[in-house]
Amino acid sequence: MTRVVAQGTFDIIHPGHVHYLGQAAAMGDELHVIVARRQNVTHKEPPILPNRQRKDVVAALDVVDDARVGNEDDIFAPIEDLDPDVIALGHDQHHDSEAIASELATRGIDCAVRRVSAREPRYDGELLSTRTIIDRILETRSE
Ligand SMILES: Cc1cc2nc3c(=O)[nH]c(=O)nc-3n(C[C@H](O)[C@H](O)[C@H](O)COP(=O)(O)O)c2cc1C
Ligand SMILES: Nc1ncnc2c1ncn2[C@@H]1O[C@H](COP(=O)(O)OP(=O)(O)OP(=O)(O)O)[C@@H](O)[C@H]1O
Repeated sequence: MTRVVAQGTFDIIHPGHVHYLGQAAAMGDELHVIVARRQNVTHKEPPILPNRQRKDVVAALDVVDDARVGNEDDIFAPIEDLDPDVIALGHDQHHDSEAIASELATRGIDCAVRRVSAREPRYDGELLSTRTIIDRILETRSE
C-alpha cells in the first residue's frame, strides 16, 4: 500500500489544486493531505479562510483519502505520524526537495520526495491561483 502525502494552503480551491492532488494521488494507493495552518503561512499573504474550512474542502475531494490541519510547530510531526512512501511537492512549492529528503533521513523516515507538474489555463479567463482569484474579486467587487 503506497501512501502519498501532499500539502498546501488550499485557501480557495481551483483546478490547479485538483491537478496537483490528482497527480499526487496517482503516485500511490492512498493520498493524505496536510493543510497549512494560517500561522505557518509566512511565505505569502495568509489565507482568508479558517484552517478547518480549508481542510474540510480538501477532504471532500474524491482523490483525497484523508486531510488534516498541519502541526503548529513541527512540519515533520504529521510525516512521522503518517510514515508516507512519497511526499508530492507542488510545482511551485517553496520547499527544497534535498532539504526535505535530508530531514527525512535524519528522522529515519524512508520516503521519496517528488515534484508535481504545473497545470496551465485551458481557456481564457481560467484562474489557477488563489492570489489571482482574490485579485479578480477585489477588482470586480471593490465598488
Ligand atoms: C512535508 C511537509 C509537511 C508539512 N507539514 C506542515 C504542518 O504540519 N503544519 C503546517 O502548518 N504546515 C505544514 N507544511 C507547510 C505548508 O504546507 C506550506 O505552507 C506549504 O508546503 C507551502 O504552501 P503553498 O504551496 O500553499 O504555498 C508542510 C510542508 C511540507 C512540504
Ligand atoms: N496551477 C497549478 N498547477 C499545479 N499545481 C498547483 C497550481 N496551483 C496551485 N498548485 C499547487 O497546489 C498546492 C497548494 O497551493 P496553494 O494553496 O498555495 O495554492 P495557490 O493557488 O498556489 O496559492 P497562491 O496563488 O496564493 O500562491 C501547491 O503544491 C501548489 O503547487
